[in-house]
Amino acid sequence: MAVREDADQLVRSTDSQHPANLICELCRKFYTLGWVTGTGGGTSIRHNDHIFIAPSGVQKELMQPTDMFVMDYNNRQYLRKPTTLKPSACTPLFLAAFDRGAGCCIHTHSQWAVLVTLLVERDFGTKACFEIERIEQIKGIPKGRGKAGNLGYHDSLRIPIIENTAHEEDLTESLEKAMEAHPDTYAVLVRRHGIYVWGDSVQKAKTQCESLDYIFQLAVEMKRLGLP
Ligand SMILES: CSCCC(=O)C(=O)COP(=O)(O)O
Ligand SMILES: [Zn+2]
Repeated sequence: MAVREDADQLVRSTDSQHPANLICELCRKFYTLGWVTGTGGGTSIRHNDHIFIAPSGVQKELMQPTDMFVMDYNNRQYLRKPTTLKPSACTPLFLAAFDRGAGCCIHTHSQWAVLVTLLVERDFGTKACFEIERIEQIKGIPKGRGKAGNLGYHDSLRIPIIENTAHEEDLTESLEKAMEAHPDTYAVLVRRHGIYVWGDSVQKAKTQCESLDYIFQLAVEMKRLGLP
């Protein structure tokens, strides 16, 4: 399918909840949290059959809705392609989350996420996992795909960790393997790099990402204080 002549209509809207507006707004917020510093990280939204994708290598906190790429989810063709920009290198990873029913996927370079990956042993299988229990905030994370409700205080939270690669797109295979090995997870950590968090909706992806970042910071500080 060719890029549509009316492609600008796909990203121009006065509705603050339009995906092209939301991605810009979210990335401005995420920048203040240190999640998308120095062009790293990003966010993608699926709205019906349209995938909204930010450009690669740009200051994510300064993006405009007209900078957004729009992909047809079914045939993976671009309906809108800003001519001077390239789509995010995270696109295949975002698509892996959408293929598992996500409505939004957030990638952060949060230092808390990076630090927790350094606290967990390397494992060359699919077993490397960050694990924590008896922390109230784990109630902010869903039990799993197709399961009703969120984790409870007495549950354990497990987030798989994959090894980093030289290029973002080369993470796709190990991300998909981690998703298969941990079907209940809504997030995958990337060692020395950051995290991918997805949710059924934008609101869920955002609150899950916030809960996880809070938990990672707590875990790092607990370790520093020598707490179990
Ligand atoms: C300094 S950022 C390196 C690339 C990266 O890890 C990332 O998340 C950003 O990728 P994008 O192509 O969306 O700019
Ligand atoms: Zn990244």
